[in-house]
Amino acid sequence: MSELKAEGVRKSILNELNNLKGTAMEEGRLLDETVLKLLTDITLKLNREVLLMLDDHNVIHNVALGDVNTVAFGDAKMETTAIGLNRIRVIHTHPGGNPHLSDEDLSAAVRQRLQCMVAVGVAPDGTNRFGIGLPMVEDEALVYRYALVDSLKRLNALDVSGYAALASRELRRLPGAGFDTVDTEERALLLGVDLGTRGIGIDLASSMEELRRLVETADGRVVDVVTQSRSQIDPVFYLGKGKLREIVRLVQNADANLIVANDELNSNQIACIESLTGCKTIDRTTIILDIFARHAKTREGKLQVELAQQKYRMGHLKGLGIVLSRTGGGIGTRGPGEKKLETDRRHIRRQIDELLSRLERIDKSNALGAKQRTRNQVRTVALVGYTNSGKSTLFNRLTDSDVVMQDGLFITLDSTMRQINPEYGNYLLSDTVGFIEKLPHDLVTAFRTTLKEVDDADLLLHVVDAAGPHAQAQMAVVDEVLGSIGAGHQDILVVYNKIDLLDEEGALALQNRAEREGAVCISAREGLGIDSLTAAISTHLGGGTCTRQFLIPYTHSKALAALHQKAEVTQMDYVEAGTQVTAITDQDFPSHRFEAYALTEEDHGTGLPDNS
Ligand SMILES: Nc1nc2c(ncn2[C@@H]2O[C@H](COP(=O)(O)OP(=O)(O)OP(=O)(O)O)[C@@H](O)[C@H]2O)c(=O)[nH]1
Ligand SMILES: [Mg+2]
Repeated sequence: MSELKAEGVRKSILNELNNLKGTAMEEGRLLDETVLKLLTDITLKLNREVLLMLDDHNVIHNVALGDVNTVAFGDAKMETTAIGLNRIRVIHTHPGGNPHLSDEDLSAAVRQRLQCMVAVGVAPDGTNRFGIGLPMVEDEALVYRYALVDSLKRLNALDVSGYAALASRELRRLPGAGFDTVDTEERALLLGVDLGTRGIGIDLASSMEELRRLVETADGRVVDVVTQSRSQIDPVFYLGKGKLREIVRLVQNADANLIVANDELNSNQIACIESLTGCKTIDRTTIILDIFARHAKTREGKLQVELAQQKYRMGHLKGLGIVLSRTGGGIGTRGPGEKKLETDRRHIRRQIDELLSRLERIDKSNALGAKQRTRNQVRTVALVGYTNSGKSTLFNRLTDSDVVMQDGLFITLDSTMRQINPEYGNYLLSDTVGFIEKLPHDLVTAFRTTLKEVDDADLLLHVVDAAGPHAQAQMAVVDEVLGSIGAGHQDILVVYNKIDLLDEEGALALQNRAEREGAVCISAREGLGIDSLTAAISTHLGGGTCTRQFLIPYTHSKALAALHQKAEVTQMDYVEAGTQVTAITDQDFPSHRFEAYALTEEDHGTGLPDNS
């Protein structure tokens, strides 16, 4: 760091400024009162701009006199990066009191990819107002939007790190920007915290193993796993700061380019970990969203993922917008940029609303289908279960279809509903998204249609990977998610799958247990136990009989006779078109044989058979 020298400036003033170098602002503030007072005094005395360069921990690295264009940025001690923002913040004064950032100020900020650019207006009476430019990525370009702030307290309340982290991440995602394009392989270091209270019984080791599988499903490679026992998650660094130092070394040794935390991180934690390790940092939710985004196939599925992603972004802007919208107080403070800061959130909210209304339109057309089904009294069965438990494999076996099954997590996202193979029964089966521990809540609610089918189903088949080491804990997670979406009130049949992987002893023990619990054991892949499963499904569905109406033309007397045999006829009315029959049917009733005669509610009284 070179000493500050300036012609015609008193030595004592230069000393005061030089002494600032290497000092940090009070309690990690962007600007503290002592330094503000010093800057104000010197600006008034010299009638010149004074400029400070800080790092992202608000340690002052350099001091200069003159405007932003004549001052050289950059310092050996201040890290600059090839992509994303540099970890540099600039604060400078404007003699005369004007707090607006000039075009020169803003273009210097873009050039230097600053975390923020602050202008301190120093009025002749020594009072201050502030303008702050914060980074944002718009139309694939870095821009700075500014807000005017009328008190130091409000300036310090701004979450500069949060904005910088968001902009950095978006810069890196730009085509040709870095991580994802230049360095295609993602080498991930996983971080986890053991709080000792995982509640539903998934221990940290398994939870980390699952995170590993998530990363692999997203095509990343795991190079190392670091965990720490703590009483709580560190609000700033996630793990302890000491542990993170160790991680800096690990990142270098293992040449990792991605850090993945097992719990959800806020924007501040992401900024802190990224700035300490120099490594792109994401959390479990982001990985899950990424996998969901890749696997969603239908228009609806894609919309739902996008919705969840927008909500996630919105959550990470929380706090920022609220503070910023308060800064525009009165005439003269409403700069064009300041409006933009508020609209950033509004923009996301509008996108969310747009997505919601598009989903609603799709929902309505789906609802029509559902209504059709209830009118026809077709029973529905939904497959639920932990991800990778074998739901799609079973679905394909029971429906003779070819829904993608694959070893990986969240292979099925969009629910599929099919008629069951008639030899197995007469009902519709739907395959649904798998559940997982810490499934982001927004994603759960986002997959409304899938879950609606779960909710509407007459019976849920809870498919369990009985050969996996965590069957019990996974079952608990599924029960919990079902409870949280308000489903699970209906009949549930537990299906222990993958018994082909168990040894004889294990299979026998499971069989005994299943008998006690009224569950069934199968191998969906090998086709074992399918008959007892279908029998159990019929028994469960048979729990409820239903009353239906038929209209049988007078010329179809055989059909009327057959109906008397297969169902309990409770009433017969002779109308012009034929005999109108009310009958109670049970699970063995061959609906398909009487489909042509079935009356729907709306048909009542019209005398017309359904499907005619
Ligand atoms: N050994 C064995 N493997 C099975 C069996 N059933 C499914 N699998 C395998 O388990 C993996 C996951 O099966 P899927 O049917 O895709 O599981 P899923 O529950 O639909 O998974 P998601 O859609 O990701 O929630 C695949 O590799 C299947 O081949 C089984 O009975 N035995
Ligand atoms: Mg599946």
